[in-house]
Amino acid sequence: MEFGESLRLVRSRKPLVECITNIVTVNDCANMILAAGGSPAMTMDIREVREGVAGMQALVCNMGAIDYVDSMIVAGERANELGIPVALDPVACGTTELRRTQTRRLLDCVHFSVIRGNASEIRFLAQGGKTGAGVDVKAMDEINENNVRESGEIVAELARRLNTVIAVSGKIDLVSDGRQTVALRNGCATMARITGSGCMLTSLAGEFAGADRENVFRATVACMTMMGIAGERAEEKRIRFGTGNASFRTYLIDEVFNMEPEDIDAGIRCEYL
Ligand SMILES: Nc1ncnc2c1ncn2[C@@H]1O[C@H](COP(=O)(O)OP(=O)(O)O)[C@@H](O)[C@H]1O
Ligand SMILES: Cc1ncsc1CCOP(=O)(O)O
Ligand SMILES: [Mg+2]
Repeated sequence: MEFGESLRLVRSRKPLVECITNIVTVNDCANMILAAGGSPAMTMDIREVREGVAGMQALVCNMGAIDYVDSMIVAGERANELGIPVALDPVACGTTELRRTQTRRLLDCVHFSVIRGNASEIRFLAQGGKTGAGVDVKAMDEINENNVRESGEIVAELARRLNTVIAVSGKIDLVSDGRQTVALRNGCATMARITGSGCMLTSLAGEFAGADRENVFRATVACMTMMGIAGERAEEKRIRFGTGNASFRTYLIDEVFNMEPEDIDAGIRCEYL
């Protein structure tokens, strides 16, 4: 499969992406959507999201904005009626009772085309229980070379149950639509040392699904790979210039801005499980 095609579609279709997202990383998410080629609207007020989402090509719901779940439900239900893809970032969904309850409520009301989270967040969706440490992955949940196949099966089962594409990020990323599952090995460790790399990635997942809605699996693999390659290139620059995580964050967005569709298929490290 040629994954660069999804980026080509983003660049030509320039999807409008509505994001209901957290105040920590909102500006980075908006700039990342612009870097890829689409156009963001970070609007959250429950009085306008039903009307607003109708003119968009994708909706992104980020549970970092836990106080806006009602807006996500109103916007998500309308997006579902109109066939507009909806992406979910289940930020810290297993960590507190409020988050566990609100996540279940959101999943009951809205169908998501793609759900992208770290391994602790996805483990909560798959198995319940209390998971995660704040917004970061818990070491015991991380996907590694020893558990990658077993994790792939859990993720595929979750994708079938929720009828969606599931993307787990980390050192090894997994993407599954329930029929096909891949492990992706791009990226670098510095990506976990800035806040927002996950939120930006889910924003891209919404954007790519909006541009390539007939093939959300391809769209998701494409944006996960693009993010990973951008991370590798940003890390080269960071080391060359002797800078730190603040510059890395800027380089990461720059590298997506400069990414060509061919770069994705040339740089992808993908294994079908
Ligand atoms: N150790 C790592 N090696 C390579 N890529 C990583 C690593 N940790 C995180 N990433 C990448 O960083 C991005 C954000 O993932 P992650 O840190 O899991 O999300 P979150 O910020 O939601 O916890 C993804 O593109 C992921 O592949
Ligand atoms: C730090 C923080 N606190 C609440 S939301 C948020 C952002 C989390 O972003 P990411 O999961 O992309 O690092
Ligand atoms: Mg996150």
